[in-house]
Amino acid sequence: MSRYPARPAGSARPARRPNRGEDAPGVAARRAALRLLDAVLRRGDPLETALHAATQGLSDRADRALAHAIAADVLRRMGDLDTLIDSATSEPLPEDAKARMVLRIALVQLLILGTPPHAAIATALPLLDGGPRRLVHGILGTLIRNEARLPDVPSLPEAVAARWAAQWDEATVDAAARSLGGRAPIDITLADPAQTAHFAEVLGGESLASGHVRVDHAVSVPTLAGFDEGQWWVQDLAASLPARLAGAGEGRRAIDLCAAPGGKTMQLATQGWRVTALDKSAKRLERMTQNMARSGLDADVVQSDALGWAPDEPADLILLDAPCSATGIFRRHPDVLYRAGPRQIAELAEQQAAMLDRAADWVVPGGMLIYATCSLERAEGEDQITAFLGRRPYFRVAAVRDDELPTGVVPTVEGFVRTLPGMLADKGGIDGFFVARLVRGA
Ligand SMILES: C[S@@+](CC[C@H](N)C(=O)[O-])C[C@H]1O[C@@H](n2cnc3c(N)ncnc32)[C@H](O)[C@@H]1O
Repeated sequence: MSRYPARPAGSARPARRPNRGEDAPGVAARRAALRLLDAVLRRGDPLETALHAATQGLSDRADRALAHAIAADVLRRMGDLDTLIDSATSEPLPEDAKARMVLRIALVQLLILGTPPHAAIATALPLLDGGPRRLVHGILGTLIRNEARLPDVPSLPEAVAARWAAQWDEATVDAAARSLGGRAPIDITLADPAQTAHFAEVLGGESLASGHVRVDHAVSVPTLAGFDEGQWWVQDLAASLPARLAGAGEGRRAIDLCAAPGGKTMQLATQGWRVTALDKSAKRLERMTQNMARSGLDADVVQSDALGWAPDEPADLILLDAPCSATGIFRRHPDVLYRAGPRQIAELAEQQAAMLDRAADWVVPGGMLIYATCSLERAEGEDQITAFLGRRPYFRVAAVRDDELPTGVVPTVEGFVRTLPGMLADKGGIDGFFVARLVRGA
């Protein structure tokens, strides 16, 4: 009798024996997942950035999606996967052992993606040679026989849980862990807020604010009504708040300092601002130009480093959506849980301070400086702005009001916006974000 459950009808089986040096069907996608995880965990690359190089050899779109899904789920559940792996060995495998990584890849398929056991094993073993192959086979057999399961609530990496507990509270850490187990919904920002009810109905979504519609994570975005016509774009509700807080532009001049791929520039343009959109990344600006063209919106686009550039004249609004640790978007990008440690956060905070100081000089008296980061770290939010106000006392906080925010999000006592895991939990949650709206004194 087979040691593993029978192969369900329709599941993949090699159609032919592969030639020497050639992967059996399905193995190439797992090999790509291995490369992706190596790029994130060993080199510290963002998962999305590593995707192109790691999946280059895969001609099939479904294989590329599978490699991405495996790698993302390993990153979401790595602590729990390791607990299972360690429960099945007398001697723990080294943290960076290839065998451990292959086990994580196979277990994610077995326990999350619903891959039949024989397929998960048959596509994992060719990633290894010799002794480790036998070891991995043995561990997987043990875990399958023991009907191993993942806990309902994922575990965050210990260092991240401790850092967030120190800055927020245990309830926030618990909410963050819970949110890792689900999939973040897709939020849409409408070019014309007057169309909110119409698009909520047509897209079968729910609106949590004027100009916003939330749809299920599984929808195929380009096929939805209004996408081709550029009547909306994808943007997390939290990410839409900074530009909303700028209000109507009435033809005034705004500089969006870190603008690509353009979500906030497009909002500002629809709100009547004349926008100069600057970013240092040519590739991201290309995406921005496509997004703007699809929506028929216009901005002066500048490719430059904000730390080396200066505008010809000051502006009524500077929006600084600064490069940050991105720890607030861990639900969609679980790689940030492993890439952003104290050193990276401190370096980014230094860069943000330098950008704030430059931007401060480009705001007309009475004008606004809006600072935002998709970070759950105070060093990149509250502490950053408190220090800035100490250096530039002629700026003051223009406190955000309740009625400027979606129901369920309230301003902090200082008048900032701080979104945290656990907010809007019954509606699908919201990314972690910080926004400060400052005004330059006369
Ligand atoms: C958080 S993203 C911006 C998202 C964008 N505001 C939006 O809403 O679509 C940060 C951006 O900062 C850009 N960036 C990082 N360092 C920069 C610098 N020194 N000068 C200009 N842009 C920079 C990155 O290329 C990236 O596009």
